[in-house]
Amino acid sequence: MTHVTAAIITNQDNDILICQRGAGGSCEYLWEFPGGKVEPGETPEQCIVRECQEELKIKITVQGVYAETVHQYPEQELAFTFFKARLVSGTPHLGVHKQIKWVKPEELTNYEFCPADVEIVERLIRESN
Ligand SMILES: Nc1nc2c([nH]c(=O)n2[C@H]2C[C@H](O)[C@@H](COP(=O)(O)OP(=O)(O)OP(=O)(O)O)O2)c(=O)[nH]1
Ligand SMILES: [Mg+2]
Repeated sequence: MTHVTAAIITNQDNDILICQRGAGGSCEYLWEFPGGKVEPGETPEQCIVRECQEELKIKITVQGVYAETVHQYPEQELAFTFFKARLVSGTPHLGVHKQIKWVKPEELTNYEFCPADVEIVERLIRESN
C-alpha cells in the first residue's frame, strides 16, 4: 500500500498551513496538508521534512504523530501518517500548489479538503473549541 505523510504545520500565531492542489492530478483543486509519498529507504518523519523542504522551501520540526489512517480511494488505498509540526524557518513558497494559506482552526471548515482529510479537519476543529 502507498504510504503518504502530511503535516499539520502551525506558526507563531497557531495558524495552520493549508495548500490547494493543482490541476491534473489526484484530488485536483482540493485542499490538503502538505506532504507526499514515502520513498524507499526513508522514514515517514524524514519524508515529511523532505516534502516540506522540496514543495514549500520551509524547515519544519516534527512534534509528533497526530493520526494514522487508511483511506480507500476509487483508484487506490492510501495509508496516511499525519504529523503535527512547527514552522522553523522560511516562508511557504508557491511551487507545486495552486494556493497556500495560513488559517485559524475554525476557518478550516471553509475549504474543501481531500476526502481522506475530512476526519482530520473535523477533529482539529473540535479540539480548537
Ligand atoms: N500531500 C497530501 N496528500 C494527500 C492528502 N490527503 C490526501 O488524500 N492526499 C492524497 C493525494 C495524493 O493522491 C496522495 C499523495 O500525495 P502527493 O501527490 O502529495 O504525493 P507526492 O508529493 O509524493 O507527489 P508525486 O511525486 O506522487 O507527484 O495523497 C494530504 O493532506 N496531503
Ligand atoms: Mg505532495
